[in-house]
Amino acid sequence: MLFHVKMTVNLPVDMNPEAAARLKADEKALAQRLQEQGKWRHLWRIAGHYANYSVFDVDSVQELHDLLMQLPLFPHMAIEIDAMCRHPSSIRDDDR
Ligand SMILES: O=C(O)CC1=CCC(=O)O1
Repeated sequence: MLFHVKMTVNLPVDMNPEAAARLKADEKALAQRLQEQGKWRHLWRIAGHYANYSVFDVDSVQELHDLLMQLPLFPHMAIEIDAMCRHPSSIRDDDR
């Protein structure tokens, strides 16, 4: 199942810079692991925003929820999700 996810990060302005750097490093490590596993298919910066557009490929809504809740930045994110299905005009065989 494919999901389009928009994540907008809002770190507290008074957050300790070292704590923020640690959170970002932990987020990057998990994001890269999930990309290697094929769960996090796309990760794009939204130009001009501390936000990203992502595509997740997971087996269930529950799996998506669990993955998102594990993200170190989750407590500081606003998340919007759209479920996607195959478009009849798509020429890409690997889209499900
Ligand atoms: O910077 C972001 O958009 C938040 C984020 C998601 C994965 C990652 O490494 O950073």
